[in-house]
Amino acid sequence: MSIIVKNINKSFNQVIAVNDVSFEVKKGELFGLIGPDGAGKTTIFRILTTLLFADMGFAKVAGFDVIKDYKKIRSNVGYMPGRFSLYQDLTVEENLTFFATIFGTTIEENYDLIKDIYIQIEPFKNRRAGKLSGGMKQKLALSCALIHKPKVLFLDEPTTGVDPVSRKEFWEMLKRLQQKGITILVSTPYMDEAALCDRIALIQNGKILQIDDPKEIVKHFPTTIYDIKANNIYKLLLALKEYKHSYSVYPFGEFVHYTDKRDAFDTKELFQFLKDKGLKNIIIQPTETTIEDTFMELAK
Ligand SMILES: Nc1ncnc2c1ncn2[C@@H]1O[C@H](COP(=O)(O)OP(=O)(O)OP(=O)(O)O)[C@@H](O)[C@H]1O
Repeated sequence: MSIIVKNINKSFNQVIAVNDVSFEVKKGELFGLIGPDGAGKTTIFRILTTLLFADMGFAKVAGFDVIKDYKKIRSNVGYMPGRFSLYQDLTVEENLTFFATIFGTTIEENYDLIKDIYIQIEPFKNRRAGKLSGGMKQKLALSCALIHKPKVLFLDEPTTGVDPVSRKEFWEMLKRLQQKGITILVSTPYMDEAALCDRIALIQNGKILQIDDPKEIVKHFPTTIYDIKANNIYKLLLALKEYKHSYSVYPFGEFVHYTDKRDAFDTKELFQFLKDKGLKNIIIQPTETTIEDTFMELAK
């Protein structure tokens, strides 16, 4: 195992940030911590990268104990915090040289590992980091986190505030790093990114709700979800919540996602109910379960 987390707890005054969290990440695995803001993701990262002590529990990274062997962990892991750790007044090249130097290495020595990523920002190597776009900052921060060839890479919300094209490229880069044997723990609030991980832990209010392969997580959803649409989405939401058989109702893109309390559910009856409420252009159709649906169900 590359990462072992056992019954970790951490509170800040009255706030329980991490509540009895346990999980394991295999060597070379791409593991995602998926949850909304404030779920406790950053606190877990800070404990695993030895920047914060847990109140209780035990954790090991790359075979080292986060308390006893903290120095070894620091040289064996790469950490890309949510707010990029770049020096805004240093250029792209100076930032990378700085990170290489503090780890006692050089850009040349480990260039192979970062080449794919760094090549895209190399044309701007004399530009100050503060003047880079979000996507470029992200690539530089990742290069800096990789420059000492870490065994385990921690990426805290690496795609927040990054455009969709850069987000896609970023995940492709992670897959390539994984093929090089690096274990990756990544957090994201974007449910669509969860599907790109080997396994995920859904987390809310400091507690893990479920851990599994993303495909398995959606398979366990207990019932069929319906996409519902009508001419007035607000009225539709109110009407569905009022419907006596409704189990869950929440907006989902251009649709409302609806599940019914009954096993056998007659859509015609619901259609009539919505029509009687004055709604028009009503569409009711079964849809595929997403990780977001599963999260909503588990978080209920
Ligand atoms: N140093 C701190 N002092 C007080 N409370 C804190 C501290 N760090 C985190 N918290 C609280 O702990 C909870 C978990 O925060 P954490 O940053 O770990 O969540 P997160 O899932 O990373 O979300 P975000 O993306 O918003 O950072 C939140 O309620 C947060 O306000």
